[in-house]
Amino acid sequence: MAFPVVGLVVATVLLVWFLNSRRKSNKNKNLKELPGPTGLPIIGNLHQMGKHPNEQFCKWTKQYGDIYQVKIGKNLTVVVSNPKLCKEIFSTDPAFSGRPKFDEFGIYENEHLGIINSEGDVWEVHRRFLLRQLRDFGFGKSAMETKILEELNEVLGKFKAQEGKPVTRIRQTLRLALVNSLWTILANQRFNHDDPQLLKLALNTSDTFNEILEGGALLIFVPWLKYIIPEKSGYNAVRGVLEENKTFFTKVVGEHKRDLQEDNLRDFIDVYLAEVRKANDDANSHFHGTQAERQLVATLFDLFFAGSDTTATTISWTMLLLSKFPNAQKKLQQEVDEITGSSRQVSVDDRPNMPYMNAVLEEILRFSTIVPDGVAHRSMADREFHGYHIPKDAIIQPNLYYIHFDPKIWGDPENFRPERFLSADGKKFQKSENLQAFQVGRRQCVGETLARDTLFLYITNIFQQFSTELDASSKDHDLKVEVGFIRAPTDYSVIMKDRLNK
Ligand code: HEM
Repeated sequence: MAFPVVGLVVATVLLVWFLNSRRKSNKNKNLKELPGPTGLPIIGNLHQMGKHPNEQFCKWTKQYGDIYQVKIGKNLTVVVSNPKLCKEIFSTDPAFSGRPKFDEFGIYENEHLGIINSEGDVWEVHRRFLLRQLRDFGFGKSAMETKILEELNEVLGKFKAQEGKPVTRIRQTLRLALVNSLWTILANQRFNHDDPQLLKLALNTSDTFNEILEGGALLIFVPWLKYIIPEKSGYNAVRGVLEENKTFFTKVVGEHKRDLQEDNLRDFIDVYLAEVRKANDDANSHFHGTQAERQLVATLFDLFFAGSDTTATTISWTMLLLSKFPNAQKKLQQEVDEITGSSRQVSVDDRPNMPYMNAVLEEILRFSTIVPDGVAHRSMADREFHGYHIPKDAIIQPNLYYIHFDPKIWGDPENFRPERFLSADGKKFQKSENLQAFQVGRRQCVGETLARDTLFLYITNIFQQFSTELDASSKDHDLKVEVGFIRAPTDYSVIMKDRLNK
């Protein structure tokens, strides 16, 4: 008797769910519904995602086309796998520039502060302010170049000390150096590379996030797991590192507040706090009071992490790829030697004269695609896009990996071939709109200029000074990756030979 009753209840629930989802998706009768795989009640297509969601997204692109929808837990996600459509959706309509509200992952739980997680006026005002200040304190300035070179020279010294022996853990070494050059702009402070505080902040946080996301990001899509299995779902680990970060950044902001001198603004934190002082009597200002200070803490966290692991992983890819493809390494060294000889280090001013290096950098950004699923946006209103209905709160996710490896665009995407970014005679660098490593449009990476300058300086100066080859233990590295939020190469080691002081 029990079985038919349970069956009836289940059937009724399914029917209600089905009718409800039809009703919701057909809210606007004139618009088409995006194609996509049929999911199950409650979990949607979550069970089909596996450990590496991007692989499944790519399979669905082949099946359903350049834009389709999929339901991941409670989230309707629109996946866009075409560069022109990405440009259009992220550039034109401001409604598509929101961020999904992943409450558990903010430095202040359930709040959406900082740059990466905020939206609307708060985001616009702070993004504009950040861009202006970073330009004044760093981007495109020789002071910034000096700071980058200082850290880089420490890294080169470490490589030199290991000359002839296998150099391992390259990504970690780079992460520490890159956190430091950022931290001097933000807080006018520098850590020793073996400072335990730095190691804890720089390495633990990214590693924890990557581990959670490598596990299929279940906590993002089924957040109520935190109440049932807080340990296993990764909730405790995520909140643990976020709380540590919050404590550290809050302490640094407190110290800056104590020492603030408005006629001697030392760094980004000082400039921000001076703005907060100015807004003291203006309760309507986005820089008013303690809420603005919390916004500052969240922004520092965003920059610390968005800025260091991304750049470090890209350089780590470079050292692997140029060791694996020695012809490209030799061509790059020839170009560097022609421009600078061995008498001076390469400077950002040399960039326009180095077409091959520019092509190498674009090809590395394409081939590594360190953020394969991009950073998702949220539709802040019901919208039409190419005749399709995109409901409010839909997540818009660019499939950068598919875009960067689409044979229709690149011909031979699996080959590492910097020449694809050169003119036919090989003399001129040619940019491509199909390369979207920093995404495009209203929320495009604010650190792109800094990242490109840093990558240029690291890659050219490392290969000016050293030749690298894969160590015997890594000879057969097949470019396998660890997939978390960041797509990094699996561990490898290289042998470095000093070219300048043989
Ligand atoms: C190779 C290096 C880097 C890559 C590939 C990269 C990639 C990205 C991508 C794909 C986005 C998402 C854009 C969007 O949502 O439309 C993004 C956003 C962002 N990036 Fe980067 N990034 C890099 C370096 C940096 C650096 C050095 C910084 C900081 C100094 C930085 C700070 C940010 C911030 C704050 C955002 C959020 C922008 C917003 O929401 O308005 N990134 N980045």
